[in-house]
Amino acid sequence: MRYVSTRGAAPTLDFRGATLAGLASDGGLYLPDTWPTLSRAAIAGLAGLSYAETAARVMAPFVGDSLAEGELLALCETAYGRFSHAAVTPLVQLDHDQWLLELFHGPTLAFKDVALQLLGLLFERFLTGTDQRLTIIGATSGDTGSAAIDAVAGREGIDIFMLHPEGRVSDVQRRQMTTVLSPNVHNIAIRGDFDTAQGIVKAMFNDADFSTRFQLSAVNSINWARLMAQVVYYFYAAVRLGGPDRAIAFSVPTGNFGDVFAGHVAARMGLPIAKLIVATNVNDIIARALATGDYARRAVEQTPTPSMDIQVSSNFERLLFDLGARDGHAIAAQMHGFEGSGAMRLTNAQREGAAALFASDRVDRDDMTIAMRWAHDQAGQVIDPHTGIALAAARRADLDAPIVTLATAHSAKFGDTVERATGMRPALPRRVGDLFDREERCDTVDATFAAVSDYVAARASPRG
Ligand SMILES: Cc1ncc(COP(=O)(O)O)c(C=O)c1O
Ligand SMILES: N[C@@H](CCOP(=O)(O)O)C(=O)O
Repeated sequence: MRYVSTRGAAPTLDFRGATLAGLASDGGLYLPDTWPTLSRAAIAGLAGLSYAETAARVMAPFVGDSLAEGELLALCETAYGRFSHAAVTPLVQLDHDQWLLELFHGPTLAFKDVALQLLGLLFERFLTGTDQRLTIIGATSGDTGSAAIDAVAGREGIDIFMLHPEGRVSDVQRRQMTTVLSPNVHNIAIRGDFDTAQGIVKAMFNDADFSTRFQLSAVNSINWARLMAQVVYYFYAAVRLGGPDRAIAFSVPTGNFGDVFAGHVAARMGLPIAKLIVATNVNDIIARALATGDYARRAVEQTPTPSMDIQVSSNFERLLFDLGARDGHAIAAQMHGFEGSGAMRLTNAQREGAAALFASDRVDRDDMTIAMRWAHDQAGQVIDPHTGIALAAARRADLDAPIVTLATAHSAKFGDTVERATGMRPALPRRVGDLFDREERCDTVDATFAAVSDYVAARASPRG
């Protein structure tokens, strides 16, 4: 399997190369050059497999010969062995046709663990026997940061620098990052929002000298391996609800468009999906783009769903590329236009292609609260606010199919909002330990490329 950049000008790479590179050198994102497909029989054959076995089957075509036979399964067994539920991503029934897919049973209580536990092992595997070091640069609105730090803390040959917007993540999210005191972990609170942090990270990758000198790599969903691992749970859930013989819909709380793009990949691979509901909070750039064709940036509003307070959704570029005849030069022009003016228009092919699979819904705070209350009072489930956004969209969607809402975080990560909605305060699971008693380590830095790159350069190990 070869990987191509959405902007058409970077060299094609194999899976190992794309995983270590993160972002393509032309500023684009890597995608497989063709979509592998699973036959209906192969999909049906996933039904009796464990999560790790399903993962190895679904991901094998993407990995190709970057790993030896049997290695992928062994890595999946190690990664998913750290989850606290035997099913890894269990399904819970809410009512007749509404389901929750619980993605928060990993070490840091959010769906990011599903991909990042594996990515940490892939980095280690690909560095073993080489003299390469990696400097991981990431931006987080709360959950990617802790999951990535957990996945690489203490690993040989890796330094991680994680930017989060100061004061805009929950206390649990912040502490899950800042209380990890391993010497290879560097937490940076920036005086700005998530989009600014993500922009600085991309600028560091696009600085060829800096990127080469420190051998930058990514843990955000700009890294293809992140998305690949997230494709698995669409298959895992669908076959347990009757797939591939009936099509299932998924409602996905959306920010950076990574999780829902993984659903698009599952559909491309042959999984019958009735609809992917893109559920946003009031930071609704994607919902507007899908409804009107105008992808136009607005100021970020702070909400009780901080992980979705995003206006520049990195992975939307992957969708536009895939629906736009995979014309890298056209996407580069479209994206440069957006980067310059903050707005762009989708082509007819992109709009029509998106409408065939995606529906979108913007959910405000009141409707999110009603959904959280309904889950608690009527279905006995305490859900986090991000899940509440997607459940609200799922409950008002007019679809003739079972709808699976992706439950992306544990409710205890957002205790205040959950308590306001349901009247009960969820307890932190024992596996996160004494989070509120631990020492924190974090530096605050101005939200500029110069300030952050100086900070990193002073601490990272340059290539030997
Ligand atoms: C809890 C939670 N839900 C939803 C999202 C949005 O997912 P994505 O950025 O893949 O669209 C995030 C952040 O990524 C998150 O942390
Ligand atoms: N909501 C995310 C933002 C980064 O998204 P990613 O999926 O691209 O890593 C977070 O929790 O950090």
